Amino acid sequence: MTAQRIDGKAIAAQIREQVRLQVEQRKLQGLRAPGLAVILVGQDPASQVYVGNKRRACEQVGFVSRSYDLPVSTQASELLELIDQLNVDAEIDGILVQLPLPDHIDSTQVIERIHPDKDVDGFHPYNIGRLAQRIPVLRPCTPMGIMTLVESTGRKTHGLHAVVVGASNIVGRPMSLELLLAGCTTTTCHRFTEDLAYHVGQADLLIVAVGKPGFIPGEWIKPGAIVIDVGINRLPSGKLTGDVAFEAAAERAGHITPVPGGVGPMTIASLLQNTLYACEQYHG
Ligand SMILES: NC(=O)C1=CN([C@@H]2O[C@H](COP(=O)(O)OP(=O)(O)OC[C@H]3O[C@@H](n4cnc5c(N)ncnc54)[C@H](OP(=O)(O)O)[C@@H]3O)[C@@H](O)[C@H]2O)C=CC1
Ligand SMILES: Nc1nc(=O)c2c([nH]1)NC[C@@H]1CN(c3ccc(C(=O)N[C@@H](CCC(=O)O)C(=O)O)cc3)C=[N+]21
Ligand SMILES: [Mg+2]
Repeated sequence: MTAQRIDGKAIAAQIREQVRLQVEQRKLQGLRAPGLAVILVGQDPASQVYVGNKRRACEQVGFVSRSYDLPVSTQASELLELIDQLNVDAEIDGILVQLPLPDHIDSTQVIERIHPDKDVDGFHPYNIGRLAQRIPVLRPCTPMGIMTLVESTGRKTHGLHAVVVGASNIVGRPMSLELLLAGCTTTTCHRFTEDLAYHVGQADLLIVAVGKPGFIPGEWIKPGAIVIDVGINRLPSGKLTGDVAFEAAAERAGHITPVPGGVGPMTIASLLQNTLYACEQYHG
């Protein structure tokens, strides 16, 4: 058996097209375009690539894209002041501060400063709390995009045993909340989990977000499982690879996402959906 590939790149392109058409409709009705402000502090090359992709995606769907590239020496107070300005800027519906931030800036304080109605990353405790209470509004982009990929398989989620490996605030934890909301029996694994192989072997739906190349051997996968690989690891060769040993896993899984071309493009598609949502629901 060989798994069906889940084509995140193609699904993300469809979503971007839907968003583009909705923006076009707004403009025909005389309404303003949604606006996203993307803030990058410092010059980390990977962050520069991601931020560039986000800004380009905004322009392609007709959003107003506002770029702030700040030096690594930026003080927390300066960043907070910029956020305060953007919180009351009528042209801006979404504010994204690219993570990680330099060590001298407390990212929790920064995230909490963004008005929840402009928190298109879905990282603010208000938005996470809404998701935890089954009344989601702005949802974290990567888990949201993954739910779209899971839907695309046509498999029902109710009653599936979902296993999430990784429990970070931006991926693993909100992922587990999304899966609970979708009716999965949900296990969350992390650094202190004992017998990870056992838990992974139980998964009808496996989501891996650890950040270690080939961390999950293919032999661990339950036959027929849906496997979603969030990991983005750059090999010395320059090639990108995921957290799952892809070739071996694809021989057992029912469906599997590639890296690149799986979850990554969906994160950006979800960001566009969230920005349009914030514009329409909160800012007219
Ligand atoms: N495709 C996309 O759109 C995105 C991809 N990514 C990628 O996903 C990966 C994870 O990102 P992120 O969540 O931010 O990373 P973090 O480093 O913040 O979190 C990693 C998680 O993995 C857990 N972990 C580490 N070692 C083990 C282990 N030996 N066994 C079990 N769990 C372990 C950690 O556990 P503990 O909590 O106990 O420390 C932590 O919860 C990275 O490769 C990142 O580049 C991230 C965001 C978006
Ligand atoms: N505030 C904030 N919000 C984020 O959403 C956020 C962040 N900070 N910090 C970093 C992580 C990582 N992340 C990715 C987004 C797209 C791809 C992506 O497009 N990946 C392509 C490949 C891109 C490439 O070639 O490098 C793919 O997988 O096919 C990857 C990773 C968002 N993150
Ligand atoms: Mg995001």
